[in-house]
Amino acid sequence: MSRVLVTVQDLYHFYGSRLVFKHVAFSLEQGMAVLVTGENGAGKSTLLKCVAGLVRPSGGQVARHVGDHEIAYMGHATFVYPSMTAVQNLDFWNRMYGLGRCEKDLLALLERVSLKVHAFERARGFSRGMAQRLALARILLLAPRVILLDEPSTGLDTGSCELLFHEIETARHNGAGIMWVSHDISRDLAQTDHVLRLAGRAMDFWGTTRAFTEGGHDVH
Ligand SMILES: Nc1ncnc2c1ncn2[C@@H]1O[C@H](COP(=O)(O)OP(=O)(O)OP(=O)(O)O)[C@@H](O)[C@H]1O
Repeated sequence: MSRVLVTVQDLYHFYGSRLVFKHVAFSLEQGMAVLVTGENGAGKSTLLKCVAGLVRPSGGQVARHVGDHEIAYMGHATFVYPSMTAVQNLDFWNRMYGLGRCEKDLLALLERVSLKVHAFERARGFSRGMAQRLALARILLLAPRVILLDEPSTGLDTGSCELLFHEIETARHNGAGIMWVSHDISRDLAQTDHVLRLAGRAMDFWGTTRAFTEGGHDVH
């Protein structure tokens, strides 16, 4: 049986007096890839932050069955330090988490995200897509068991998107549980096995991707 990594029960959240969502309940298991979808403002980013522990929900439970350092979150901000080179950026996180990786390992990671040729350039000159790939390398460095990605393909060209999906698939194959927010359901659905959709200030779908598509849900 797959191991449960995160359990969410009866979650709801208000910003001030405004209800963002209620009735959110699901379990993220090892090897699961979940697409989180819904219209603008439906609360997808808020939900991911609640799961990551970055937003304290107004009510309900988020039980994380993994250590804090085993959860990686990539939001809209890339947390790339512009005055550092790509490799220095990775080394910063390497030291911060006490991972003890050598420069060769960091360069190998940069190669995985097609940034090795820019390893010794300051990140200030990086395009949005390059910064996003460096942020992905930071996630890979941590080898997390729970990966939470908020619109990770923002700024990525087709090749970089393929690279992202390849890394998602590899992490999933290695037993990570992954949730990512996307508006491009028709493109991303094939990479997932579960779908969570927020609509009408509640979770209006949670289930397998197959049930989602067979249920006639709009995938465009
Ligand atoms: N820190 C905050 N304080 C107050 N309201 C907020 C805050 N963050 C988000 N909101 C509001 O909560 C609602 C949900 O926002 P959220 O960013 O979670 O939605 P989303 O589904 O990710 O949207 P999008 O698809 O546009 O990225 C929106 O109406 C937003 O304006």
